[in-house]
Amino acid sequence: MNIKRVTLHITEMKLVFPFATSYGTYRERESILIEIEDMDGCIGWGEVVAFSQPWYTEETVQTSLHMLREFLVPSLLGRTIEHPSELPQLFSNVKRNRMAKAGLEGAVWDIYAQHKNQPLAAVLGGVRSDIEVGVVIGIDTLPRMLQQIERYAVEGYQRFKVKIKPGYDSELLQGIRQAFPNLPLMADANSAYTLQDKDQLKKLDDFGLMMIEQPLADDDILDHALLQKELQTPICLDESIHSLEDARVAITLGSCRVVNIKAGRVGGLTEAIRIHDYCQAHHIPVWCGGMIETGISRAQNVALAALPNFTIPGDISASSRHWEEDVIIPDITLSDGRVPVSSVPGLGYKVNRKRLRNITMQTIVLENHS
Ligand SMILES: O=C(O)CCC(=O)c1ccccc1C(=O)O
Ligand SMILES: [Mg+2]
Repeated sequence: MNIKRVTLHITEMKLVFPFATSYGTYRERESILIEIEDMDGCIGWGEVVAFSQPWYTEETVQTSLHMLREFLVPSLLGRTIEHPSELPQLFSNVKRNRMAKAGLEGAVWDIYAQHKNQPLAAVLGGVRSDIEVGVVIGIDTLPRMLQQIERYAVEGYQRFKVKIKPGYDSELLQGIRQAFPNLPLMADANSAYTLQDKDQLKKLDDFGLMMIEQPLADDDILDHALLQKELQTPICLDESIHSLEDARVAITLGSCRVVNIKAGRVGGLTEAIRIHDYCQAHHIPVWCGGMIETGISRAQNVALAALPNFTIPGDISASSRHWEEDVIIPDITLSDGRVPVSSVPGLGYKVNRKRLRNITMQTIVLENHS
């Protein structure tokens, strides 16, 4: 492969329903959709999942654009690549900025799989033909959250995650448990607690949660280990895991019993597979996280979740969970609570150019002139 052109589409889509976390509320989602073309005229798509604000990680849409334009895209253009797993090395002169790197790597994986005439899932090492999926319910009033759970249960979702925050946790979970005693339920705190909240977090053991996700700060790997010793509920780490090395430290210290893998957060699909393999060897189940992303990243998540150690339904909801109209054709849809893994070569979905035009705020074309 030799990439001759990279087009960055900066887009904005309105969510069908506001989505609140311990940090704040989303109504719109700004994204960078990456289109790359190689010398053979083959086109690949990737997505940078950074948000407009740096609350989840330090990256934003604007910092990612800067890294892509000034450093990452120039190091890729005109370079001959045998395999997408060469990209982390190619980008090693850029520290961190993992979501920017992952967006570009995703597009290269798409082209690679098309050249191999295989679905993305197959070249990643996937073994499933469909995946079980879960849904996330943002912070809202109890009646409205119950209503949403009811609706998504009817749509077929297999696992339910609710966002919690200090002051809105045990009472909320108690209310959900009263209405749905046997629901496969988990809670995500997005780093809103500290170890001083240990006694309150221990109360959450009463609700039979599948796990509690990222209760403490991203760099509190040691405190997560101290907390896990006192909790019956398994801890799942999200924001703390940026790399295989982070996973190794967390698992060795006993900071978590489950890992949420997001290709964007860990710098790309190559690192995501390495973390998956390490967790599998250490009997730590993984699941695929979500970033309120468009169908491009969503389709990539479906392919990744086809790997064998993705044994827990992830946050890979249907396109309709957040979007009135997605940018891919066909939409990601559920049938019997499962999403099929595409058997079409590459990412396996087409980009809807008309929809893309309607949501595009800015387009940046970068070419190899050498
Ligand atoms: O994509 C979704 O539907 C929601 C996934 C989610 O919970 C989430 C969304 C945005 C930022 C962080 C997270 C998270 O998993 O912590
Ligand atoms: Mg999370």
